[in-house]
Amino acid sequence: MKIGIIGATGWLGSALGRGLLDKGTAPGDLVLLNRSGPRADYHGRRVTWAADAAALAAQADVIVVSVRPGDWPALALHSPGRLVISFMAGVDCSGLAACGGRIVRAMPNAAAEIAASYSPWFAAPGVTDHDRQTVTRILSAIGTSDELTQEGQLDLMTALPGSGAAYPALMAEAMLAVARAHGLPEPVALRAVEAAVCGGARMLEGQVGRAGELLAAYHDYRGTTDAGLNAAEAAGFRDAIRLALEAATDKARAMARPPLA
Ligand SMILES: NC(=O)C1=CN([C@@H]2O[C@H](COP(=O)(O)OP(=O)(O)OC[C@H]3O[C@@H](n4cnc5c(N)ncnc54)[C@H](O)[C@@H]3O)[C@@H](O)[C@H]2O)C=CC1
Ligand SMILES: O=C(O)[C@@H]1CCC=N1
Repeated sequence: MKIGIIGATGWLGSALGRGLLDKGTAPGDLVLLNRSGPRADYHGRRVTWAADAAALAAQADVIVVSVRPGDWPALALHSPGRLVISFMAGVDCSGLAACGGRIVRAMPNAAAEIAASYSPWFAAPGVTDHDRQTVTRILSAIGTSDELTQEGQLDLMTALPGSGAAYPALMAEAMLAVARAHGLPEPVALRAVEAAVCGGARMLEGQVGRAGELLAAYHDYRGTTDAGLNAAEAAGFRDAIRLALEAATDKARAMARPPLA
């Protein structure tokens, strides 16, 4: 089975290409397209590069579209009979239908880089059981996935797992600002924030449903972290997160279904 990736050297497309090669896809089974042209070395392998979208569609059984949403219309992909997996935020199945393929929308995140993406996906009518197995196999190259039952759920998925490292990065920046304002030497500030953001997050891995219990354990000390958490709550920390996810979800929805002029 030949897998085509359009946007193969972009953030997600490159992560998928590397993941597939690392997990055993033969370089000859990848057909790639990007804007800047063929590369002799693609993650240490020689792969096939297509001249344009039509050439890629002619060679690939499955086509992953990983260009930015604004680049989709000009791509003018025509791929009847192909399974088309779109990574694009805010381009819905009706917007993808013009390509003529069997459509799946998947929402990976930047952790695809480290094969730790969670990539929920939705299949439009016409997608077969065999296609579903293919989608699961391809996405397993960059992490885990689940099939969603409603396309509308992808808007929240775009806002939530799709945000990848964005909110941890925001928290890290905010904490670094405090550490720097206290005059900590930079290496110490970096290690301190990494401990709080990355070390702390690692403790939640596989048990995020127990976050409330963990918070209760910290509150129970009635000590420093309790004081800090209470101040964060009073300043609207939860509301800030809720508003952020709502704004991003609304944006995904509006991109897919712009208001009529
Ligand atoms: N980066 C992220 O964390 C996430 C991105 N997405 C979605 O994935 C898609 C790709 O995002 P990124 O990889 O971050 O973008 P990116 O900007 O890193 O990569 C897009 C690639 O598409 C290429 N491209 C654009 N027009 C093309 C054309 N006509 N033919 C061939 N290649 C073309 C560009 O040269 C670029 O390499 C976007 O639609 C985005 O909404 C979804 C979830 C998370
Ligand atoms: O910010 C964006 O629009 C892309 C899609 C989801 C995550 N990143």
